This record gives sequence, C-alpha cells and structure tokens, in this order.
Amino acid sequence: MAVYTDVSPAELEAFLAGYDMGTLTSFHGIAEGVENSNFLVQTTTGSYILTLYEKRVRREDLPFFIGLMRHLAGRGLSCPEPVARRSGEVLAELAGRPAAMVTFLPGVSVRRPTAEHCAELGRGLAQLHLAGADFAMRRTNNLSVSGWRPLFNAADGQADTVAPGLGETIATELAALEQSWPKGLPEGVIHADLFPDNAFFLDDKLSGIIDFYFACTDYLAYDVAVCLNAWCFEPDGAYNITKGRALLAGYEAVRALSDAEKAALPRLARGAALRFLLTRLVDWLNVPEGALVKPKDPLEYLKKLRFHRAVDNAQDYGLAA
Ligand SMILES: Nc1ncnc2c1ncn2[C@@H]1O[C@H](COP(=O)(O)OP(=O)(O)OP(=O)(O)O)[C@@H](O)[C@H]1O
Ligand SMILES: N[C@@H](CCO)C(=O)O
Repeated sequence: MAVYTDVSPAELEAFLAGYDMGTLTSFHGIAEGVENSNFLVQTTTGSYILTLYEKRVRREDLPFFIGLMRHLAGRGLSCPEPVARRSGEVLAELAGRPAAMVTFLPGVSVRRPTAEHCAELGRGLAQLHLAGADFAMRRTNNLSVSGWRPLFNAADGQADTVAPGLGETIATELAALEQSWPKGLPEGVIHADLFPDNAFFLDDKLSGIIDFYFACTDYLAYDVAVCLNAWCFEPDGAYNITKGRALLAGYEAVRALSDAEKAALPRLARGAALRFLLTRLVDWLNVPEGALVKPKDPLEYLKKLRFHRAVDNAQDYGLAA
C-alpha cells in the first residue's frame, strides 16, 4: 500500500488553492507502487495524480525528474505532465513532504504482456529515447555497474539465507561485469525501470509511460536490456523469443541499434538482471517490521541472469540479423 503520508481534505483544499485547477470534488489514496504516496485527485477541471515524495527519492533529484516529464510531454510522449502552481513552481510542500501534481493518464497496465504489447513497448521506449535526446539535464545512474558492489555489501553476507550459493554466484558475476562492462555506447535519457506496471495500454496500444523516478543518463541499449528482462520472460522463467523479437523489432522500427549496441546486448542484459537481483535482495533482507509491502522475489532475477550468461549473441534474444 503506497500511502505512507496521510493528507486531510482540508489540507488538500488549501494546497489546491495554489493551482488553477478548479475545486476538489474527490480524492483517494492509490494502493499500487512502493516508493511514494500517490493520490487520485478529482477537481472540477479533471483528474490528476498527486505524489508526495517519500524518503527513497533524493530531494536533489526532483528537478531532474520533474524537468524530464515536462520535456518528454512537450515532445509529445504520453507521460505524466507536471502541473505548475500559480506561482510557476511545480514542486511544493504538503504534509511535510515535497509534492507535485501531474496529469492523469488513461489506460491499464497488463499483468501478462503479449508479443503485441512487447512490440508497442519497444516502439514507445525508442520514442522516449529520441524525445529525451535534447533534454539538457543529466543524472548519473547510481544503480549501474559502480553501484552494484555497495548493494552487494549491503546484503552483508546474508545472500545464502535466500538461496544456497547465491553469494558466490553474485560475487563471480559482479567481478566479471566490473571487468567487462561495455564502454562508449550511445547514451542519453533512460527510464531504467520500464516494467509492465509502469506502462499503460488502451485497446492493446501503448497509452502512457509512468514512474520516472529511476530515470537517469546512461546507455540507451541498457534500457532495452532492462525491458527484455522485464517483458520477455514467462512466469516459469523461460525466455520468450517471440516477445523478444517483437520488442526489439518495435524498438528498431523507431531507432536502429548500432553494431556496438547489438554486440553489447548480452552483457547489458546480464547487468540489468544483476541490478534487479541486487536491489530485490537488499529489499528482501530488510523488510520493515509490520510492512504491508510484499518484497519482490530476487530469485526471479537469478534465473534470468543464468539465462543471459549462456547467451553470447544478440540474435538469441530475437534481434533481426
Ligand atoms: N499519471 C498517472 N496517471 C494515472 N495513474 C497513475 C499516474 N501516476 C501513477 N498512477 C497510478 O499510481 C500507481 C503508482 O504510481 P508509481 O508507479 O509512479 O508509484 P511508485 O510508488 O513510484 O511506484 P514503484 O513502486 O513502481 O516505483 C500506478 O500503478 C498507477 O496506478
Ligand atoms: N521494478 C522494480 C521495482 C522498483 O521499481 C522491480 O521489479 O524490482
């Protein structure tokens, strides 16, 4: 349940008086999501999402996230658009938290994506990359290769309590990727967490992309690798090459991958699998007492990592030769 901070109707009405968005008709907390507190707010002018930024989002990163959503929406990408207050500011404070209002996007996320959804997603991801090309701000990806060892250290030798031998597997993989992480690939704005719960569809067409709070500047092909991991595996752990082919063809219909990006894809996919394995492992080992949020399974990403270790050619993901 992602409402960590309560907001009273009176507080919200006073907050909304700073905007040109009519008067409050209803609001309620949104259960999905784990990072921030989100509310669906309805006013006489329409529907909006109010986000209160909780502690995992660093305050100094907020101008990047807000600026990026505004930039991408301005380039025609369907993503939440921050709404400015009468003062011109987008960030404000509510209930002791930094807060912003963004536009509501219609659509639903899909739990079991089909190849058609994967093709749509691939196109949308490439459009995001092109729309972000002239965004002036930068944000280092603190969850890329140099951030993985600190995460592993934070698991503090407890990996084997989750699965026997897991600590050794991660140590070996981490050392290998630190040695061989690709260099010099095309970079730009990446979403970095474009999982099925962050993409909306209407009539099986991609209608919106949300949750830009891991977005950063990194290799564009790394974002493709994150999506192959998140969209193209079946619940039993098998890679679905039909979905992979659809996602990659969708992406390349909008932005062609360079030879260097294609060659790097297996290694980027290993890195992406390790990144989610590590963050999930740390969360798994640190579930707060009484928490209502169910941690995500780290071992799902161990299986994916094993799959990628056996791949040495991007064609094995379904990339057109
Ligand atoms: N602009 C939007 N339009 C419509 N619904 C939205 C919008 N933004 C967020 N939501 C709803 O709120 C939920 C949580 O949003 P979001 O994923 O951004 O939260 P989070 O706490 O940052 O989550 P996560 O755990 O995925 O990092 C979404 O699943 C969606 O239902
Ligand atoms: N998408 C992440 C959760 C944080 O956004 C995961 O599945 O591990």
